[in-house]
Amino acid sequence: MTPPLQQVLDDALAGHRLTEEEAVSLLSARGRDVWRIAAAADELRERKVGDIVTYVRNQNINVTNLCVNACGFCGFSRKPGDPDSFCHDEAVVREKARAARERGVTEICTVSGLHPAFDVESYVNIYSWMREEAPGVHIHASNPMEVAYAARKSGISSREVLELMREAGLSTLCGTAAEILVDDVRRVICPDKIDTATWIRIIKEAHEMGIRSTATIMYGSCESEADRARHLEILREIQDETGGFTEFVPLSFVHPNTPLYRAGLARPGATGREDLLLFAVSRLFLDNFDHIQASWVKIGTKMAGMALLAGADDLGGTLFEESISREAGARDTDYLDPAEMRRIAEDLGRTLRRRTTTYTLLEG
Ligand SMILES: C[S@@+](CC[C@H](N)C(=O)[O-])C[C@H]1O[C@@H](n2cnc3c(N)ncnc32)[C@H](O)[C@@H]1O
Ligand SMILES: Nc1c(NC[C@H](O)[C@H](O)[C@H](O)CO)[nH]c(=O)[nH]c1=O
Ligand SMILES: N[C@@H](Cc1ccc(O)cc1)C(=O)O
Ligand code: SF4
Repeated sequence: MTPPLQQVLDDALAGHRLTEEEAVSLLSARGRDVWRIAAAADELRERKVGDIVTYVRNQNINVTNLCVNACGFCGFSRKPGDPDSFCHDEAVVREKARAARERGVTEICTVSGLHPAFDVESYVNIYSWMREEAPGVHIHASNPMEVAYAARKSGISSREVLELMREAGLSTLCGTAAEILVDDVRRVICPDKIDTATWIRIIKEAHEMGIRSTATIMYGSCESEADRARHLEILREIQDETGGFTEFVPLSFVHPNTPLYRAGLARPGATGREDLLLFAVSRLFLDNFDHIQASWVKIGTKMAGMALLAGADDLGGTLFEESISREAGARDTDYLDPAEMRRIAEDLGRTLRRRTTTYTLLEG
């Protein structure tokens, strides 16, 4: 039996860990309780990170949309022969990395489809080209799915893949491909993807090698509140063990152009209530994470501002180029001007500061 709401919130604010059962209860809240939960999360955010809202000046580069998988929530991937399939060659990757450096980014974020011809050498080449053209720019790339794919294609271990990627220039790993870390849900939304245990194994391997990562959840398709709570529990346990997560990045399901939604197997994305509660309960539950990102690409700038009032403290990156959310049906996904980010932060009474990928604050 879950204690009354105010008791749960008071306990969380007093430093007691929320149980998974309590997280389910909070994620299911309706009416004014939603604001009570958001207010408690906002108070905890203020205690933990103060009134600074951060962002990173980064360049997103999707090298290819060709993919051997067919995740139901993905509008981005293409198959060989599709008229709009692409795979940038060395010259284009180098040119994009040069442009990123000239823009003064501190990070290049690169994730792509699982190209049929890619092996570990492909990823090594991509990161080497980027490092050569943008020396000193942090490369935030790949994820457990891509690492597992490269390992299988090259017949080596995931640990060896991570080592080769790091030698080539990878600095931190994306915590994507987590989706929902419940295999019954994965069998519906991403049946070709690595299972929960494999995602956990590879993210821990990275952390144990000193390669930090983000953590994500892709919510709002067909999972339950209990699945969301289970996902948060898994991330909290990994963080207890490794301390390797730099931030938590909730990714709200962008539904319009996705196979799952078109087949009637997914809801039309999370509601605003669900978005707000996901951020707030994440802040209350993930007591060993400092940063929670409101990804403007997924939820839009207005909802991102509201998420900053419900536990979030970061607005993600400038990106300059984005395809994954756009192909799924989101609009205006390429770039968010820091001036607009500043307007959002100051409208809330907060201060905008630029950060590095690993959350060192920067001047200017
Ligand atoms: C597009 S994939 C690229 C990397 C790699 N192919 C993979 O799937 O792990 C990166 C992440 O984008 C997110 N994503 C893809 N489609 C999305 C959608 N329609 N809505 C929200 N997030 C999405 C998923 O969390 C996925 O792990
Ligand atoms: N590349 C995309 C991201 N990246 C997440 C952040 O922008 C940043 O890379 C991370 O916080 C590390 O500093 N987020 C999206 O929603 N969409 C992208 O394409
Ligand atoms: N590439 C992911 C977003 C992302 C990238 C890197 C991260 O560390 C976290 C999230 C998407 O488009 O949805
Ligand atoms: S989410 Fe990633 S693995 Fe899945 S289909 Fe899209 S690009 Fe491929």
